[in-house]
Amino acid sequence: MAGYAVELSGVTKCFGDFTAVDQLDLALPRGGILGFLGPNGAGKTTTLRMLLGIYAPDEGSIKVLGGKVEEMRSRIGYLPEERGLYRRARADDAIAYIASLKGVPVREAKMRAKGLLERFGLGEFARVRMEGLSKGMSQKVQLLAAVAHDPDFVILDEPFSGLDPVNQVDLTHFLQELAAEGKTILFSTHTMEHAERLCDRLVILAKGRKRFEGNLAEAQNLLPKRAEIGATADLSFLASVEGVAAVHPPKSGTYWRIELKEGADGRALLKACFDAGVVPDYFNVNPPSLHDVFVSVVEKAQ
Ligand SMILES: Nc1ncnc2c1ncn2[C@@H]1O[C@H](COP(=O)(O)OP(=O)(O)OP(=O)(O)O)[C@@H](O)[C@H]1O
Repeated sequence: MAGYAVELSGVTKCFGDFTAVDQLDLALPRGGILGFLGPNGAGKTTTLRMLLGIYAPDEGSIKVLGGKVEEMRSRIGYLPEERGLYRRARADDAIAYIASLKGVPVREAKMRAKGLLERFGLGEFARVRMEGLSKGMSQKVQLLAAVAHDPDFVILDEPFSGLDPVNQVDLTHFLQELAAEGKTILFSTHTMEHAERLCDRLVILAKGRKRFEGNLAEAQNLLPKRAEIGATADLSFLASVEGVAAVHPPKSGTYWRIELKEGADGRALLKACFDAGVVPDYFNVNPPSLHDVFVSVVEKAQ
């Protein structure tokens, strides 16, 4: 679908003297999974709340799905950072209630709630009160409540936190299914592996400002590649090869780690090994992890 899910222009939000979001420009396309990354206090939740109309910006303009925030509320689903559906409500009623607030007729909302609980393995808990569910289960129920009205745009504030690895996999599949249906998913996370695996586009915020926006490959291009070479020989001589920034001997085992300079692709390493009569039993050149990119981007913002 053409157009933008989110358009922010010069958006600033202050709390007293403190600027939580500072002149933020964003243009996030519709469709796919967008990751919102940043250290604690970067301004992620504040920005998400502005997209939902919970906070008004002090400066700048915001468009969601091409229109004003207040006109788009029924087309947006939201999982807030602070979880908590009514504790005494039964799981199916809790989901149906939120869907009905977003305009779904009550009978239809109840059917959807049951269907969603079945689909996500919680059918047998449909009539259990929220207070009787485990933390992970109640989080899943709240997530289902956020999407039961079939929104076009789903905003999830740290949806993976508190979920065990199996439920994290379930959530991954769930987000991929929503994206395959053509929805736009925007989620914040501190877990780089989730962002790396799931996101079509990434935004890194730090101190209220955008520090990076692009896809994973573009993020990885911010740092040089590194090579791993498996050999029992001493490979210290690789330090003098062109394009090598640093050579780290194995901490244990036989894997040497070689940091390359910007633009170097590592082929010179292999040649240097053969020229020295060393035949590596393992050779790999990797882009940097999103974790390393994130740390580097955030450190630069300090
Ligand atoms: N209602 C508020 N009143 C005062 N300060 C606030 C308020 N909400 C957020 N802040 C401040 O704004 C900054 C950004 O907070 P925000 O919650 O947006 O960060 P975040 O990136 O979501 O962080 P985290 O990863 O820790 O959830 C923080 O310094 C926070 O203390």
